[in-house]
Amino acid sequence: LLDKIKDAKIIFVVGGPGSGKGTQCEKVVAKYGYTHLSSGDLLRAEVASGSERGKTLQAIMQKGELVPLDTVLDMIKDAMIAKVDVSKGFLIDGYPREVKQGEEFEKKIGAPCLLLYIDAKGETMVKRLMKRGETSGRSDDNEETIKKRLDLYYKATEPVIAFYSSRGIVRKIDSELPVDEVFGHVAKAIDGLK
Ligand SMILES: Nc1ccn([C@@H]2O[C@H](COP(=O)(O)OP(=O)(O)OP(=O)(O)O)[C@@H](O)[C@H]2O)c(=O)n1
Ligand SMILES: Nc1nc2c(ncn2[C@@H]2O[C@H](COP(=O)(O)OP(=O)(O)O)[C@@H](O)[C@H]2O)c(=O)[nH]1
Ligand SMILES: [Mg+2]
Repeated sequence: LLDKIKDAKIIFVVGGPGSGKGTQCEKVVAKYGYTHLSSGDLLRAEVASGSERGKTLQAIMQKGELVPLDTVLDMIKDAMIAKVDVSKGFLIDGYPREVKQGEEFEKKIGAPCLLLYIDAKGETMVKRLMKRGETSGRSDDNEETIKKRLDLYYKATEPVIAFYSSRGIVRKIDSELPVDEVFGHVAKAIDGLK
């Protein structure tokens, strides 16, 4: 099974909270048929299940902190295995959050061929998340947790971009533009893959 995953394209989608990762991933799914795996969505599904593990996760996410690395990675791996027969590619959204997450992913699953770096200003991300919070029902879309998520993004996740830049697979996408223009740049980056 892991051999099969190695034949599929793996794309990391990285950017701050509210930068527009999920929005762009949906459009990639529609155009290219890739499988979208949002690490945050996988974690929220576990929380919704009401399991003991979900309760622990909920407390961590509510604080805007990172959940244990093995938990997220196992969830992503299981989800990839479940889809490997029907997938030409995987969009791994919201992962890696720290360099260590990326290193472990590569050890256990495989190497990404592209990292889409969805870039928006801090101020823009806060504005989008406050707006999303009006309807998302997400307990972490509140002012206090948003600030913590943003701080952690700059501290832990931006180094991920530097780490993969040295490998030449990072495409920086300006996400201040209207959604369809942003997608134009995303599509160009994907079309550039052989
Ligand atoms: N690889 C990951 C992904 C998510 N999380 C946890 O799950 C929360 C929500 O993740 P996600 O939905 O990806 O949140 P953001 O990227 O902050 O926001 P968005 O959903 O808007 O992309 C994070 O704050 C964090 O606690 C984590 O620990 N490790
Ligand atoms: N104006 C504008 N809003 C966007 C854009 N992309 C996403 N949004 C909005 O910003 C919020 C966060 O987007 P989402 O895709 O959930 O971001 P994520 O946190 O990175 O997954 C949502 O309410 C989107 O509707 C964009 O390119 N332009
Ligand atoms: Mg998202």
